[in-house]
Amino acid sequence: MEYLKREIPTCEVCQQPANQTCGGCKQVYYCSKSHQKQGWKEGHKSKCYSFKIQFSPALGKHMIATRDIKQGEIILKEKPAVVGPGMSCTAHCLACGKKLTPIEIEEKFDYYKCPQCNWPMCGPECDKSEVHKNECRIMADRGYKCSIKYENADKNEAAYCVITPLRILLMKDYNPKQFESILNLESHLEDRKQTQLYTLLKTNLVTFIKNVIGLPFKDETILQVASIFDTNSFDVRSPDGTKRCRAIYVMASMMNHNCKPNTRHIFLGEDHNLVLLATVPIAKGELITATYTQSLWGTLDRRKHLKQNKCFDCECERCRDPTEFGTYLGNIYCSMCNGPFSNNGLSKRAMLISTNTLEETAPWKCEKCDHYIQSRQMFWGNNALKQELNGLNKTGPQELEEFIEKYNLTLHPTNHLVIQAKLGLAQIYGNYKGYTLTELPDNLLKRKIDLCDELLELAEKLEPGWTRFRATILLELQAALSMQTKREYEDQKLTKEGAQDQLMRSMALLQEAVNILSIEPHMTEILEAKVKELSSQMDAANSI
Ligand SMILES: C[S@@+](CC[C@H](N)C(=O)[O-])C[C@H]1O[C@@H](n2cnc3c(N)ncnc32)[C@H](O)[C@@H]1O
Repeated sequence: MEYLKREIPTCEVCQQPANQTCGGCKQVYYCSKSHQKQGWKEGHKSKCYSFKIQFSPALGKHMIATRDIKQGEIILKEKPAVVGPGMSCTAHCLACGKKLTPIEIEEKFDYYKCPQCNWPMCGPECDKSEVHKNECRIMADRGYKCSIKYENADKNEAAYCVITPLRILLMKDYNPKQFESILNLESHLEDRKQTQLYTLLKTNLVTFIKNVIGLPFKDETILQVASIFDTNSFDVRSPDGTKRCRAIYVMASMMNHNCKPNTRHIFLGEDHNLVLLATVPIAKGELITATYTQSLWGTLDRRKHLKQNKCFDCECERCRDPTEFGTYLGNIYCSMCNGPFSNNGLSKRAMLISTNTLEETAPWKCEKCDHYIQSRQMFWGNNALKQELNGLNKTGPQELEEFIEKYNLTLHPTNHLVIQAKLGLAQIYGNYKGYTLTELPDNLLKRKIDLCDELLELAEKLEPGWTRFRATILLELQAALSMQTKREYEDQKLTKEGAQDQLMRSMALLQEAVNILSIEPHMTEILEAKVKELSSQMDAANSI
């Protein structure tokens, strides 16, 4: 009888019946501990993942957890398949990704150039590096020399668009397996072909590869490689911000997007190895997701960015909720209910919300009254205020505080533009010249603490768990709270026990930041110094 035919698991090593699963992936069975050890050595090590790749027509390929994954657990470590500059960037070294500093020559500025191909580089060590070797030789052999005329150090140069696609195409000969695995990734070439950028690429990139360098690839393959790079590459930055490049990680690129993701990733070492971590507990069967956009952007901006850059319409839970989990991040106050002439001071202020968040052109309507506006008005208003915010002087807090005050009848306290301003303020107070923690008056110290609390509360709703954002704000909050405790105790506003309690809270925040950031080697020293400083403050409070 069919239903009695249950499959009996068999050992990966000896194919005998087995009842022990691999503790890592829970996907394969072993009959004994010794066979588990043998199987690990014989190759399971490289296949033991806590996820599998599935396909669905709506999501394409995507990652699914094959067992419960703990918060903070490492899900994947992966080497990049290809690293290179983005399709357009300022002068960056082709080998290490460092942003180059111009050298002045007779009142003009220029960069050190590779003697063979004339691309700007850091110096002789980089122009001889392994990553630059193949492309350099082929360009030099064909007599090609880079001829970018640099006018200013911050101008993005479209000429860089040829480098990473060339690196991928050259792999066909020296690493065909890797080439194939990249070519199997999603490209969205048909969608991209319609865009202005790809019309330009057809002229620049295809001509460069076929006519200038003389590589025998079809137009379609060249554009497909560029399109795969656009769809799948990660933005890689060094911790100190001096190096920047883009890289494809074949396995990590299977991760789909969600506007409330459950992972974060970091890049370690000079080789830019990716480490993927769970920010929240992930249950078996759940999608493992990353964000391809900015969590602190409203739905209009996020969906537009995803459509333009990744060619899909996001329909996640957050995008479908016109209040974005009750945060109203992308919303504004209704001008009728809350305008200067309204009589609405006492009740909760009404918001304009989209009548259909998945339809870009849907009108926006007040939650309470009949007032509505067209979506293009929302776009225009949003963009105008965004530009105003971008143009503010951020070396001090004044213009950011004024922006929040000026628009308080339109932009509510958790509107995304107000949140951007608040994030800037939380960093200025306590860190910038004239506003360091010791210099801050009590009212501004309190302002910093309130801002950090607000940002943490918002982050917990939009991108919960152990994110870098959370860790950064926790460190800011902890430093401000410690300073506040010190002052209040010295001014005898706090008892010894009160001070000890507050310092304990500070230590708990610091401990959480340490848990989140302990994977990042460059943070070790900073965190150790902070723990030491707070511990001695606690010792001092205990010994009084
Ligand atoms: C880096 S790839 C991810 C793997 C991809 N799903 C595949 O099949 O190869 C990015 C592409 O995946 C698809 N994708 C990612 N997240 C999605 C989502 N939330 N909804 C629909 N499609 C998504 C989009 O086509 C996007 O351009």
